[in-house]
Amino acid sequence: MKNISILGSTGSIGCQTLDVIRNNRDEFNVCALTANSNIDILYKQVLEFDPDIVVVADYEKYKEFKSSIASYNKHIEILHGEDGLNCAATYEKTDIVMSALVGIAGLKPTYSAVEKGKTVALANKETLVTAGRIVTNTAKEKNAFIIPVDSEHSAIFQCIDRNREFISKIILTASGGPFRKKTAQELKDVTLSDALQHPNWNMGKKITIDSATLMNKGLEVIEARWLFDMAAQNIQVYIHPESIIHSMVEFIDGAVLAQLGVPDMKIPIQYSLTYPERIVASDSKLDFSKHNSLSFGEPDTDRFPCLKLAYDALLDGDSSCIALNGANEVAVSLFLQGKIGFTEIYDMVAKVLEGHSKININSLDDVFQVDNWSRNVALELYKKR
Ligand SMILES: NC(=O)C1=CN([C@@H]2O[C@H](COP(=O)(O)OP(=O)(O)OC[C@H]3O[C@@H](n4cnc5c(N)ncnc54)[C@H](OP(=O)(O)O)[C@@H]3O)[C@@H](O)[C@H]2O)C=CC1
Ligand SMILES: CC(=O)[C@@H](O)[C@H](O)COP(=O)(O)O
Ligand SMILES: [Mn+2]
Repeated sequence: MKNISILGSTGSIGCQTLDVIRNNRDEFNVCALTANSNIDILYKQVLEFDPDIVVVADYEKYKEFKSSIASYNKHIEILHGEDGLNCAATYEKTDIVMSALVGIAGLKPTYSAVEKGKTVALANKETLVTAGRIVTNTAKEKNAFIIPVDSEHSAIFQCIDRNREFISKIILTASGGPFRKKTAQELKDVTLSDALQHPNWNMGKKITIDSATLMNKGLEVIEARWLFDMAAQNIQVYIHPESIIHSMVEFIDGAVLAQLGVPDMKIPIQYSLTYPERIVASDSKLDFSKHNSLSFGEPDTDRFPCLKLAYDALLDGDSSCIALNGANEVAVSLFLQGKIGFTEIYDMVAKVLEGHSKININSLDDVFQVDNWSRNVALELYKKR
């Protein structure tokens, strides 16, 4: 029986992790759940999975939750804020921490889990985008094991299990998002509801918008750099609209391994929890009779310049990756609130990066210094527009 803490249990990855656990109750026990403000979903999860620790990050929602659960007759530790998240991430009993918060909010608790030497199933890509060097070095030092959950990185992880030293190239596949066929002019007029219609995956709002701008693929290039210790020039992106091949690895002898499957995050989530073993999953089987062609194309960075911004930031250094991420989080949030247009997401991130002066990144304090700077500049740009 493995004990699982889920950071972000009320989100898309969090809920699907609980689906996997629900289907395999004799394999997994839930020992900690965390949410930000979605306490109705959290309440139902607590009744069903009976964890030892529950965290509501938002203080007002925490107070509400605490009083609503008062009549529950089992002992649960109910915590809030950053300290609460760190507690769930480092809980003694936990075997695997599922890191499924969205954005840089995931960094501190994920880092705490790594520092404690935990096995971390990592969905929160922003952790590696903003602090990849620090987190992977600490993981080595503390013997923590990071298992990728992001579908592309899980695919690569599955392909390279025993062949790491022979890799020549990583090929990340990208669906191209809902606007793959739109012209640059048409992209100026797309709406929020259009952008939220991902062709293949049902995900949280932030990553869905990132997929539409192709920033998601840019963040994934940076994530791959740290997970697999690969230089940017050896990480390639191909548009693969079917999202059946989740990514590929080319080896020095020219052999290419790919991992395929239906686009269902429960597959990489389950693998991250059962690794190195596999267990049966009854749904989500690929029916080849329904897929008579798989296609590939080069990404168009003129229409989708966020991908190039991310490659440039990676080449530029750690500080630029943090600035890219902070500005993107602000821009996506403004777009989700209907305050800026779709193509303004790129404009804002590009302008923040133009004004960025690099600093050396040696600690999480340095990471948050650049993150704060980037967010403030992005918000100033919004106010002045
Ligand atoms: N969804 C997917 O299929 C995939 C997601 N990922 C990555 O996984 C991560 C999670 O994505 P996804 O599940 O889609 O995101 P969601 O927005 O669906 O869920 C985010 C979770 O984080 C919680 N949360 C948000 N902000 C805070 C905060 N400030 N403090 C504490 N908790 C917070 C939310 O709580 P509440 O609900 O209470 O607000 C929720 O539980 C992202 O990094 C994403 O890029 C990677 C591959 C696929
Ligand atoms: C499911 C997953 O891992 C997402 O990151 C997904 O890959 C997004 O699709 P895009 O390929 O459109 O970015
Ligand atoms: Mn992905």
